[in-house]
Amino acid sequence: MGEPDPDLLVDFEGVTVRRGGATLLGPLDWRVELDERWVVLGPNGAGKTTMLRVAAAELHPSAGTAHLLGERLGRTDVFELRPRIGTSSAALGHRVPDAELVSDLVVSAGYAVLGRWREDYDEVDTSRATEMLASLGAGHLAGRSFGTLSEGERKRVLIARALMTDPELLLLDEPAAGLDLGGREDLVERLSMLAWDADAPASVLVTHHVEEVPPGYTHALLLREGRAVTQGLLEDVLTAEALSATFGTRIVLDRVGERYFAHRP
Ligand SMILES: Nc1ncnc2c1ncn2[C@@H]1O[C@H](COP(=O)(O)OP(=O)(O)OP(=O)(O)O)[C@@H](O)[C@H]1O
Repeated sequence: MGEPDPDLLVDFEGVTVRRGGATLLGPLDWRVELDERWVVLGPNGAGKTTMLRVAAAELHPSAGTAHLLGERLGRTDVFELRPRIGTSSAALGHRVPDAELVSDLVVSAGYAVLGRWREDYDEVDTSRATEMLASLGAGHLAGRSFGTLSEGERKRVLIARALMTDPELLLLDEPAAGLDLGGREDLVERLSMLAWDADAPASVLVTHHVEEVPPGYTHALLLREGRAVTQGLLEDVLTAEALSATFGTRIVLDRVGERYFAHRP
């Protein structure tokens, strides 16, 4: 076997996850390359979070092979792999103590712990944390405690935290869930700016809603019952037919500029 392709960040071949006799995911073939921004769409229970957990090196496939950043899951030290992958999810947010200072939460990401446990962070860490918060429009929140933030503010802070370690891959699980309309639009705009940024990592964003697809995202994977209904370039894949098949109901898809809106006929 030759050297792994450095541009191939995720390489799933026949990835399958089984629990107690049920197949939650797969078999799934999926590849993410450098500079790609993927959205993963599918109904409740389709296996999206399961798939993201494999991509985060948190879960090993029951069958098939998963390579992440050139390393094969099961044959590599996941503790070395995980800091290279930025993740943001509601589950992570729930584990943050209310009293945690936003700036500490972000700066501590480099040490892969929740909460500030080391008194002396390098100045470079602190200024990077400030920069990451500012890039998500959350610079003014640095001095607040996490428990006082709105849902939308929390999401932006957690994404800033995920970017802190300069990850090669960014995984976002339903980043806009629970946000009001203004909060959602604000987040979609921020994620879109990140998507257009050539220095930003490859990203995978899981959602139920096409309205949450940020402009600048390049690829889509539509999941149903653990299997890919279709995947590829966003423009080719995101169609009314594919969405109808994925969600099991007739869907009409409207496109306004680079935004998508779905509804029943
Ligand atoms: N440990 C487990 N044992 C058995 N079934 C599980 C387990 N974990 C998840 N499941 C089931 O696997 C399926 C896929 O779950 P997953 O969370 O990946 O879906 P999802 O697409 O992220 O759903 P949602 O949109 O509702 O978050 C669901 O039917 C879920 O009930």
